[in-house]
Amino acid sequence: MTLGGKEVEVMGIISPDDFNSGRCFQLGGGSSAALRSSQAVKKCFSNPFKSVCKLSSKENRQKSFQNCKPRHDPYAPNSLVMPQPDNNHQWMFSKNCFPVVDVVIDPHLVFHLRPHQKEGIIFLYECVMGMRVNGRCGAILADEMGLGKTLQCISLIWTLQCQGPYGGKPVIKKTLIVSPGSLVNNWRKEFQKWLGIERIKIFTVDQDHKVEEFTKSPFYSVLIISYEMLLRSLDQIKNIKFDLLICDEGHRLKNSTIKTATALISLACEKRIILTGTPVQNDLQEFFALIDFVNPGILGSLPSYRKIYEEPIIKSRQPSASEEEKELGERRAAELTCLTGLFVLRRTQEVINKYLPPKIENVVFCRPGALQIELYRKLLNSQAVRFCLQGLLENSSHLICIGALKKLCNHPCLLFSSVKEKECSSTWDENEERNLYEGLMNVFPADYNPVMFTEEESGKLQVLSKLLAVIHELCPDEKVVLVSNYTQTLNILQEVCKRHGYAYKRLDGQTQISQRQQIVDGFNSKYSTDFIFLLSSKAGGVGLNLIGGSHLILYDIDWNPATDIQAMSRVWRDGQKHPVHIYRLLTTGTIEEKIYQRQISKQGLSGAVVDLTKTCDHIQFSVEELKNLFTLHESSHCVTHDLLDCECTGENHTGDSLEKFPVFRNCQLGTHQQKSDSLKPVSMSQLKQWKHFSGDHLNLTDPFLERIRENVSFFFQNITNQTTAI
Ligand SMILES: Nc1ncnc2c1ncn2[C@@H]1O[C@H](COP(=O)(O)OP(=O)(O)OP(=O)(O)O)[C@@H](O)[C@H]1O
Ligand SMILES: [Mg+2]
Repeated sequence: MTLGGKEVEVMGIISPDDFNSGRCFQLGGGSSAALRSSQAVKKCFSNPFKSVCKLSSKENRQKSFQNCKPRHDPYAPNSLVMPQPDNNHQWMFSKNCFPVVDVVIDPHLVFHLRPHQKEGIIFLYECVMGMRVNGRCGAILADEMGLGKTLQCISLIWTLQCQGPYGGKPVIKKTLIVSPGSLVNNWRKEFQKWLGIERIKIFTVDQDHKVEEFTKSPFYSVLIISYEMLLRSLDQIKNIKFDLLICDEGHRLKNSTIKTATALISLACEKRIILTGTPVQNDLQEFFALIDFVNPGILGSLPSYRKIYEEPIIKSRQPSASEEEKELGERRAAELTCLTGLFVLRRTQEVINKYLPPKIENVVFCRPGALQIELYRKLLNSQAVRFCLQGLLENSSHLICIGALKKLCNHPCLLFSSVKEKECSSTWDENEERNLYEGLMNVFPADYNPVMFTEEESGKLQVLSKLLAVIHELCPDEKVVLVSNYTQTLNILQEVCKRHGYAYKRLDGQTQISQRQQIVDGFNSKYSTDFIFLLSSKAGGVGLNLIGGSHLILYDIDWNPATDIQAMSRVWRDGQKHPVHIYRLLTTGTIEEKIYQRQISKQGLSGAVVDLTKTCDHIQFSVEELKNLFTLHESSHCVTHDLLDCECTGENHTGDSLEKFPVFRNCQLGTHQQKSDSLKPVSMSQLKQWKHFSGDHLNLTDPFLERIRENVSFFFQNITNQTTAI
């Protein structure tokens, strides 16, 4: 027959099952298992005698085979032996018909490995060896933050560099690791931590150490470079033959059109690993980009992927979907999961919890100071806010109002400085900020000087100051990580440190990348005299290890829960010796509570793709929502608690026994293959199960909370891993 001008011949009938699952569209037209064998057929015919004949005599062969012994004893107790390749694999990859030799992980490493890390290494080994999907050597390790993805990769590199299944010959010579700039030195440190400096020579690229040096020297086998440097040195990098490519925090490759992604795609290396702590299945388009990066072409072209998987899956999730559409979408999602599940691995933090000390998480609602309340009222009565609520202002003007309220919550002096700055600027007259700030100066005392700010002027700062004092007093050898997302706020916090004589380190967006690791090491060192680490989590918290600190204070709240979760994961991770205390400070009744509510509500959760790239600008607000945002609740102890519908009065509430509601997670690939993800912010229903205390509650057993209670209207508290005892 003729279809669209093309002559078509029917070759056979596709079974409904094959169509529904989408299998018939895959390479080779078969199931994932068939994909393996269809790939195998791709190998060109070669003379089976050729390789054998190369070995001129029987003697030679025997001699060369005699050396084919495993590097470490596979029968030793606790040895970790990699799976042997099957016949199909041997037929494809065993050059010269070398005998199969056990690949055994260095016992020195195995001694330290956690069970999930052993599994992870086997998984990575099978992937890059092409044993999971024949002819494909890519993998995505998407373990949650802090599970030791670095160590798993280091173990893999060290193993493949010294060993291989065929005659024991090493599989790789050179490895390229690309990571965010702030983590380049962390990689070096981790190599040294686990392998010492003798076993493996690694080269990190920075201002003083250029790629040429690596190219010229035969010693180095691992090159570690930042994404930015990679772009600058791409030409040299392309000339080096790398056998293994690892992209740390590889979530940034989710858009294949960005420069970094195109640069990396252009590298010839076949064995590719993406490391990311972020769930990868939440957005089907991004998922495609990541999958296609590690295993190019495995899902076909983007247009066909969209037709076969994305469209039916998304359609099936819509409320208007018919039964037929639902079924088709589910079948396609299942097939996609099955296919990609072969080389995507994600474990949640639960696997490591038992090795971690207890975590005591507190949400602390701080009473605003008198000046704060007065200024807050004034801002809410401003023309700018009123216009916003009438929908009269331009799109982004509500962001200016929100920004001003957030500053005020942190400290009135920040608002004072902003107003002063604007007043002096030439655009003040036309500026819509004028509508917001008008008359505000009259509320400040006449001689107000922002440099001489006091702690009493801000509810949170007062609580912070007391909290630091009590930690210093009760746990003199413990340290605090203090997080804000604003440089100006960090300046204030830094000033507080100075006033109280607390030694501190600071890392923010302006910190030189080359200095970051040094600062982190200095803080983590047991000899360090620092008490506080001032961190701008947005500017560079990703991937950092700050286990020197066991108290973490989140001074302000971000719209994106991922920012806060990232920060929290810096201290509660492997290697932490002390119980971890986390304090999230919120100003009672203000916009900070609203932002927190958004984080924990359904609405917030559905957008809670744990992705740091999502910013406040992406959020659309209805006029109703803005009304709620721009309301100050002066009489409530805790608006969030009021919303929970909880009967307790904050006296002795030790957690609700209500059964847990299933928490909705925005995973486009469906819920059937997702375990609970601990990187999600807590939900309303979970918060209900936390302990609730009002500030007036008399019997606070927590000595830290006891000390700050005077300035606090309400607490939520949750303890994880209590069994490991404080
Ligand atoms: N088996 C282990 N025993 C002790 N410490 C470990 C072990 N595995 C990892 N660690 C330590 O745990 C910390 C976290 O590891 P790592 O930085 O690799 O986490 P990650 O999975 O990359 O997390 P993120 O997503 O935050 O980057 C590091 O300090 C590392 O040295
Ligand atoms: Mg990492």
